[in-house]
Amino acid sequence: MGGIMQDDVLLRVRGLTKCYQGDEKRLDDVSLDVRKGELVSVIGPSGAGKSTFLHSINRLIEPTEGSVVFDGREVTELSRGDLRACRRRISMIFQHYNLVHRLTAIENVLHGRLGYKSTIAGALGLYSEEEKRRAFEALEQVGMADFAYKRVDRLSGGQMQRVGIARALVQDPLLMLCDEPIASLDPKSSRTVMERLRWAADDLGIACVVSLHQIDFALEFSDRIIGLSKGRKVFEGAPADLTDEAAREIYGDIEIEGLPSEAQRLRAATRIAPAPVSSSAEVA
Ligand SMILES: Nc1ncnc2c1ncn2[C@@H]1O[C@H](COP(=O)(O)OP(=O)(O)OP(=O)(O)O)[C@@H](O)[C@H]1O
Repeated sequence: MGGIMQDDVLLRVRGLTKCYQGDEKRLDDVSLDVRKGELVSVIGPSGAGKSTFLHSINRLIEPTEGSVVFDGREVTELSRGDLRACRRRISMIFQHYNLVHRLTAIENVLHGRLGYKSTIAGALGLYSEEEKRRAFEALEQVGMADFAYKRVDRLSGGQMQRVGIARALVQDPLLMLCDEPIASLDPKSSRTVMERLRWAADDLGIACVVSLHQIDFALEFSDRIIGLSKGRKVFEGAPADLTDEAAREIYGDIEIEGLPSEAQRLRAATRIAPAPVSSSAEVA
């Protein structure tokens, strides 16, 4: 892969547009720059195009038009092989975790290394000692080391999502695309997950693009927020810039939880770094 682009922009999206089977534009001319270590939230009502946007960045959905330059390379023009190599450095976190339920936490985390292995080594589950050490370290980093050998179907949603983050981390990503990572979680688990993403951005320098329904978490944890409405970007700014008027432009008349109050805006503007999590048997 090429080096980091000038001015530290890791991801440069221009005019990204998606029409599903000739239908109307569900993503319409969206542009965004993301720097190393930045956490950018994507907010908007249901159907606004948040998932379409995230998935178009690494071509899980093929965009109809537009440009995505990641780490100096035009993603939309990559061949299959080059796209596979590129996706190693872009990990994904999903709302429903996408873990293999009958496997342990550590086995799921090791799956994050599959993009680096031959198909046969991956199929046989052949991982080096270094990969196993790294997987364990990643579980420690999300406070889940005590659960390394537990089947993930015995874990709570918050714990599963932390395993999902550990799996994303062992990919050694430059960018993490997080599609509604806390939509299925209670507020306490949501906070733990958002704190880990914030930590990954701050301490590991990983850029994170996170779609969220919970505007209060977006305000608290983001460096920048973009608001989508009917596929178009109608807001981009710091959390402190998300006025009631801007929120109305994004959400229309929809009643949403956690609309920014003056106090929240202030809190977002003076964000305090999260404390490290412990690996204790917390149920979050
Ligand atoms: N495979 C598809 N074929 C046709 N239309 C689709 C497809 N996937 C999504 N859409 C449409 O594109 C629009 C944007 O959907 P998308 O899932 O990106 O929105 P979203 O903001 O992520 O919504 P939510 O918050 O509910 O997940 C919606 O109108 C949706 O119905």
